[in-house]
Amino acid sequence: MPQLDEQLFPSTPGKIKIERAHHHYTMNRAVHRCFTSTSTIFLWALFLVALMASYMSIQSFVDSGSRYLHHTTSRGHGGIGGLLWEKQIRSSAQIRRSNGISVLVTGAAGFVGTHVSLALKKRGDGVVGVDNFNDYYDPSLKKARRGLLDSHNVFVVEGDINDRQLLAKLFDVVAFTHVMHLAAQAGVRYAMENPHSYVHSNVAGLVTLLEQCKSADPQPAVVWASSSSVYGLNDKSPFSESDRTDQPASLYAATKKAGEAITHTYNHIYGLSITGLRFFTVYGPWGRPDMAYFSFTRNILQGKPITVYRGKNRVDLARDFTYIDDIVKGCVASLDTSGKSTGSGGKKRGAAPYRIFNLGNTSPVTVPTLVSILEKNLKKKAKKYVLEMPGNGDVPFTHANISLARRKLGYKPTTDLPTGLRKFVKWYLSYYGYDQGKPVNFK
Ligand SMILES: O=C(O)[C@H]1O[C@H](OP(=O)(O)OP(=O)(O)OC[C@H]2O[C@@H](n3ccc(=O)[nH]c3=O)[C@H](O)[C@@H]2O)[C@H](O)[C@@H](O)[C@H]1O
Repeated sequence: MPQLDEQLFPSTPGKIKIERAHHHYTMNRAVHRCFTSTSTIFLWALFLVALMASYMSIQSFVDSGSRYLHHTTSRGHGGIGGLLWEKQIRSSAQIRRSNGISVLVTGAAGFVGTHVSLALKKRGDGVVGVDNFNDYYDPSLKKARRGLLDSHNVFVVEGDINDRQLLAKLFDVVAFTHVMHLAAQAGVRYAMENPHSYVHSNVAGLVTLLEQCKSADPQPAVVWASSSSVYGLNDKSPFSESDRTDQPASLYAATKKAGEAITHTYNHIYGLSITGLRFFTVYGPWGRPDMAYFSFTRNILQGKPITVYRGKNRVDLARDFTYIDDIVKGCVASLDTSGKSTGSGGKKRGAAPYRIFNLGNTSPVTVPTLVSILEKNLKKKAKKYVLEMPGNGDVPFTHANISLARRKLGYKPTTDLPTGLRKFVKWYLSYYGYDQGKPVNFK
């Protein structure tokens, strides 16, 4: 399949300049030889028009910035808004199946964002990504994910969801039917280190995005990532969507809970169709290096110690770890069943769906068991330090009741933790270039 680059760019910028010089030279000679003949005047008028058109397209190329020089399209590099940029957006958003949808995926270079974007693109939907490529964790992994998306003709704009002009421009170019909002400041414990980043992305960024969605005409349906952490100190198990969520244990959880309240107001006032998905500790290939299964793998392979937290009274912590492919199915089913937003021109025209679903695995596994599965896959013992869980936002356990998602979305997770971790470890070893336990090519 031809790459997007081949489809959109005639050649290299250098080559374009040579052609341009050649046009000038040819024209001068031609003017001397033929300008007296009236039939050739007409031909040359046509030629001049073509020349001007080619000059203008070269200008737009220069204005748009060059993907050959820097693989970024941020406004700082002069990329966003040019004709070429618009062409890339349109091509990426093109729907290639009947009844397909066009989706703006925020956080597209993130873990879940990459997988969902690929799944949508593969079945023929239009997908445009946006991601700010921040350095919360190694941005080279985000860039590698973008490489993967690129190779499937998914274009990712480098920009922040707080950038109003950028969002307005994107909706100018494409009438998105859906927004899959996955951009967020993730991580439970990091909220104590950098609280403002949570407010910036999960609250301010969300509002900026919803403002854009509310004014768009037509309004898109919005599906977005909430979190299992909203259950906080809830001790009723398994967690159902109707359980209490007013006792968050971390600022991360509080901002996700705030997101549920904020999206509700946009549904109520402006008629936006909203689906919030409470993800339960998602893991898998191309995952997030800040999460336990990922950092444990890295440390075990490097012979470094890992810290295993334990709850009160020496009770092991447990998580309802959920494999990425199951989460992707839940996300896609949510888009497909979202129902329409009803507003237009910033005004509500009727009631629109407001839904919240748990997307979990329904079988919690303790952290020590997670470690022993990794040890088996890596054929190496971990150096474990067991530590009483510090008061850093963690909750003792999570366990999803998924009956609602099963009923409304047909959601049915099929990957257990040993199977999913086997796939993760396989990916990890090949991505980081391990050869018989030794890293050969750290990226
Ligand atoms: O479901 C969610 O909504 C969240 O899931 C994820 O949070 P968590 O469930 O906390 O996952 P993760 O960090 O992998 O820790 C897993 C376990 O390992 C324990 N843990 C962790 C680190 C460590 O060094 N030691 C340790 O014992 C730790 O105490 C915990 O018991 C996402 O990161 C978050 O963004 C959000 O999406």
